[in-house]
Formats: sequence, structure tokens, C-alpha cells
Amino acid sequence: MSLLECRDLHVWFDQTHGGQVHAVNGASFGLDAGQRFGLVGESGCGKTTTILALMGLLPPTASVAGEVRINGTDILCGGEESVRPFRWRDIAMVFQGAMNAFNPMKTVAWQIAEPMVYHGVADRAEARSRASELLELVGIPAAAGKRYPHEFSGGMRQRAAIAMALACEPKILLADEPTTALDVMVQAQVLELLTRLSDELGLALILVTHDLPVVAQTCERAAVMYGGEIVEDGPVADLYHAASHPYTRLLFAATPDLYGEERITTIPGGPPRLDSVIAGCPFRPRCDVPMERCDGEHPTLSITGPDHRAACHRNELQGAK
Ligand SMILES: Nc1ncnc2c1ncn2[C@@H]1O[C@H](COP(=O)(O)OP(=O)(O)OP(=O)(O)O)[C@@H](O)[C@H]1O
Repeated sequence: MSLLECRDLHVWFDQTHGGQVHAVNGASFGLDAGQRFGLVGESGCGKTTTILALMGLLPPTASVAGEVRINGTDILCGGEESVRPFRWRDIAMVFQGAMNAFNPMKTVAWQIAEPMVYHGVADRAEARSRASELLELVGIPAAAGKRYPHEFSGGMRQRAAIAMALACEPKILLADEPTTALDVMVQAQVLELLTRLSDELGLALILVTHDLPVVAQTCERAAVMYGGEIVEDGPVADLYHAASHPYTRLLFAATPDLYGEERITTIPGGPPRLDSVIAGCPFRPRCDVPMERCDGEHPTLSITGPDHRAACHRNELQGAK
């Protein structure tokens, strides 16, 4: 049994002018303790919505279906009641832009301690001392906790946001674009920190990013999302060197490689609209190797190698590698 199991997750958003956006369409994946998993894809493909669903933090305009299990217990089935005991204590999140979300009027240490008091995991004195420990854990001297957020650099604020998410000792940490807006040196330090925390604390990590080198540097496995669906998942090395889905291949070709060398810049065309049902393969209009079948038949994930799946009709033709 995996620590986290997400099965056939669907999320729809009601639109103000009627109709729905099918933002996540049947996402399934599992995560073991200490494992680092990347969720990648272009903007708008459903990455943030997926992890907000895991936290039970979607807005009221969203409807959710599917299962999210932590150590076997379905935390989604009973709505807010069933997810609340797990949120922050078992599964925590560093939000996109979290480093800019600190209250400017409170010290950093106070803001790290507060969730512990709020969630009843520590009294104020314990929370204060644990906040100092957490700051040290993320590489900030405890004494700096007395400072205000504006006195921290961007990288320090991101470290502090990670410390805050770790306040209730979760087993799973979800990090949404944790290195965006940081310069390259600081990005590398934050990624090293996340890797160290996952190794030392056995923390399972889901890293959401559109930045593929970030995933290559940090994660063992990854899932590629396109148009709300997982279209390929597997070991990161296989996605890089032996992609089974044309989108993954083009996506990885479109990013600078690990040494910063520019390759092709974009994939022509744009992602599909998510407010209407797509009959065939959602990637068909941008695919460089389409087949007739792709127009009318929606491909499903099939095994293409050890621990490796992709949703492309070409793989079904070729059979398992
Ligand atoms: N609150 C909302 N109401 C309506 N539609 C939404 C809402 N949040 C997200 N969406 C839509 O759901 C789809 C998936 O969005 P999501 O933010 O999950 O994508 P993403 O891959 O995380 O993109 P980004 O990298 O830009 O954050 C998009 O079409 C988006 O417009």
C-alpha cells in the first residue's frame, strides 16, 4: 500500500457563464514515503488543481470525484470532515508564491509557530521552540526568526515557507512551483533543501513545476499532464531519454537541458480548451506523428516499460517495449 494513492481523480469548475471546465480528468498516481514525484506540464494543464484537490482546498465552485488515500484511508469521501484531520498533519503544501504571502506585521518565527498552536499540536512555548528548530532545519539561524519577512531575501522567505508547511510534521509535502521567481543559485539551494528534507525526514514530495530541469534534478518519478490528464508517467530518466508520448518528447526537447544549452523553444499550437469534451486524443492538433485513429479515439494509459505508462495510440500499436 502506497503512502499516498490518488485514483481516478476528476475536478470540474462551474463557470460563471454556465458550463464546466474539466480541469482534472482521471488522474491516478501513487507515492511512497521519501519518494520525490514531479507533476509537470504547460500552464493550465491541471497541476495546481490536482494538488489542491489532494489537500481538500478547492474553491466551492469545484466538484471532485475519485479517491485520495493516505495509508489506505480515503480522505476525500466525506468532504471537509474527512480531510481536515489529515490536512497539515499528514499532508501539507507550500503554495505558489508562498514566499510572498507572509504577514508583514508579524515576525517570521511567530508565523511558523502560529499553525502549530492553531492546529493544537503544541502550546505557545513549545511552538516557539519548534519554530526555532524548523528554521535551523531549513538552514536559517534561529535568531533570524525575530526578523520581519521584508528583512528576509526571497530565498530565505521560501525556506521559511517550507518550514511553516513542516510545522505539524507531515509525511507528504506538496510544493507548487517552489523555485519560480528565485535566481538560479537560490533555486538550486531550495531544491537541495527539499531533497535533503525528503531524505532525512522520509518526507514524500510532490513537486509541481513547468520547469523540467527542476524535476530532473530533484525527482525520481514524474507524471506529465496535458489538458487535465496524465498522459505519461514513469522514472524521470525514462521520460528524458525514452519518452513514450509525443508531448513528453517535445516538452523535454523544448526546454534548456541541464547544462543550460537552449534547444527548440516552443511546441507549436496551444493546449486544448477544457470546457468541452474532446473526442480523440487531446494532443492530436499539436502532435508531430499523428495517426488516423487519433481523431476519434481517446487514448488511455497503457504500460510501455517497467513502471512506465503513456496514453498514445502508437504505443498500443507497438505493444509493450
Ligand atoms: N477557480 C477556478 N475556477 C475556474 N476554472 C479554474 C479555476 N482554477 C483553475 N481553473 C482552470 O482549470 C484548469 C487547470 O488550471 P491549473 O491552475 O490547475 O493548471 P496548472 O497546470 O497548475 O497551471 P499553472 O502552471 O498556470 O498554475 C485551467 O483551465 C484553469 O483555467
